[in-house]
Amino acid sequence: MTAPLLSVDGLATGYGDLRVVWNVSFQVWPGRITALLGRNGSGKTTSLRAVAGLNPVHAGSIDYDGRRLDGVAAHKRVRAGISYVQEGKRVFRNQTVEENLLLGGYSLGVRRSTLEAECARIYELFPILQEKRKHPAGSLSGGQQQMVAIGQALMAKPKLLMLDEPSGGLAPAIVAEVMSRIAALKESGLAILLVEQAVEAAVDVADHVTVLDVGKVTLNLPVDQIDDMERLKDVCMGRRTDAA
Ligand SMILES: Nc1ncnc2c1ncn2[C@@H]1O[C@H](COP(=O)(O)OP(=O)(O)OP(=O)(O)O)[C@@H](O)[C@H]1O
Repeated sequence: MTAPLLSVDGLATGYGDLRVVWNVSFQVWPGRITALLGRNGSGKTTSLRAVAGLNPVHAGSIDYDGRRLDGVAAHKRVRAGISYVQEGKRVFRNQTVEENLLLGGYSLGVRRSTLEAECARIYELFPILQEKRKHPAGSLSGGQQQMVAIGQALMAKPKLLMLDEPSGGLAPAIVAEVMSRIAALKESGLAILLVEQAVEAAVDVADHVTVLDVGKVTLNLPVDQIDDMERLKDVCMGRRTDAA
C-alpha cells in the first residue's frame, strides 16, 4: 500500500485546556476512504478539528504530506490541500448553487481567473448541480445541498477531504446516493476522512475503519477484515470493546 497522506499518532486534543480526546491514531491514504466511527461524543469531530488546526494538539502528532502540522495555522493547512466540510451543510441558502461554489472557491483562496474552470470541474463530478446552478441553494433537497457543500470544499482541489457526517438529516435512499458520490471522488486520488454515525453506509464505501469511544481508539482495521456488521455496530455503540 502507498504511504498515508495523513497520519495521526497518539493524538490528545480538546477545547482549550479541556481534554476530550486522549489517544487517537489513524491514517488516511490517497485514493482511499478512512471512516471514523463511534457513538455521540466519542471525539470524532474534535479529532477532525485538530487536523484542520481548529483545536490544539495536547500530545501526539499529526503528519500530513510528509511534514508535521504542529504549529501550522488553519488557513495554511487549507492552502496545503486540507478541506473540511463541517457537520450540517453550511450552504448560503439565498445564493444560487453557482454563487455558493464561487464563494467557496474564493474563500479557499482559488484565483479569480480559475474559479469558473473549477466550477465546471465540480459540475462534472455532480451533474445535478449544473442543472440547478441558477437555483437558490436553499431550494435544493438535503442531499443536493450536501453536494453543494462538498463541491465548495473541492473548489480548491484538495488532497485531503474531511467530511463530518454527510448523511446527517438525510433519508436513507439519499444517504446511499450521497455516499456513492463520495466514493466516486476516490478515483482522482483524493484521500477522504469520513466521520459518520451511519455505520453501514460508511462501511459500504470505506477502505479502512477506525472506531473511537470516549476519546480513544477501540478498533482499527481494513474494511475487508470486517466479517460481522452487527459486532461492528456494537463496537461503534460502545457495547463491545473489539470486533473479535
Ligand atoms: N466546544 C466545546 N467545548 C467543550 N467541549 C466540547 C465542545 N464540543 C464538543 N465538546 C465535547 O467533546 C466531546 C467529544 O465531542 P465530539 O463532538 O468530538 O464527538 P463526536 O464523536 O463528533 O460526536 P457527535 O457525533 O455527537 O458529533 C463531547 O464530550 C462533547 O461534549
